[in-house]
Amino acid sequence: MCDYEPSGMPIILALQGAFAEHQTTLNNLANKSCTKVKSMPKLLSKLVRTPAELAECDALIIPGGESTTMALLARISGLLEPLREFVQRKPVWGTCAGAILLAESIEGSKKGGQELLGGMAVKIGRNGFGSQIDSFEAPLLCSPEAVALTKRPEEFVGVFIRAPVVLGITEDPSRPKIQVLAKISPEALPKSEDATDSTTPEDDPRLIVALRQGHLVLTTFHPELTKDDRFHEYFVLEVVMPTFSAPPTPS
Ligand SMILES: NC(=O)CC[C@H](N)C(=O)O
Repeated sequence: MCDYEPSGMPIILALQGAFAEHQTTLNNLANKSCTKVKSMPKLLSKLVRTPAELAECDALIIPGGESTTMALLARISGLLEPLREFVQRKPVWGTCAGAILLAESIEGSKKGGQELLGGMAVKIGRNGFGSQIDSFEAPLLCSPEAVALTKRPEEFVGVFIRAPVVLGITEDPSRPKIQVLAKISPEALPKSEDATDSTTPEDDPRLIVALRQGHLVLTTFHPELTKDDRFHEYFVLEVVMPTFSAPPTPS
């Protein structure tokens, strides 16, 4: 029996970037033998480009691409304010450029600044690992608390393309706690030229590549460009579904 009655569906912001790859991964996930996911095929494969389409959905994936362009297109399509409102209430997962948009503050924005959606108490640096030619793949260390991410024996290889980097996290007891979902190893970090000490402290925020704050998730890499769908499964099963099964809050 389906324990999930969606009024709409998680959909993928399709203004720019790698939205088609997210859609393919979600559709493949729906066809897998996971009963919980299978029981909600309505969940999958819708793209959103207008405020009316956004109003119909219960969760959203913001893909990687180019965050300045995406914000500009969102403004032009009348989606910027509806999106800002959406992220306050509903599950949203931002990948790469999408992660930049979910940050509350950023470094390295283009001249003239950059509009953000905000929502997550993090500071992000754009192109934190360098330019396009510095794109790389690296194995991730997934947090044991994120069961859906760790139950597979093979390591998850993250694809980083002009990836943003987490520069800081603001802990605020009045807001949902930030949960680190995955890190990279210190060797993957770019070395600064004036660094005298080459060791990276374990709590360096730049090692964090996936995190969750309540109903919001960000990954600085591109899980939709690998065959491994565990981050999609994590988002659907552990972030989106619980928001529907939760008892309504008394008014
Ligand atoms: N692959 C990506 O999504 C890159 C993001 C890009 N560096 C930006 O600022 O938007």
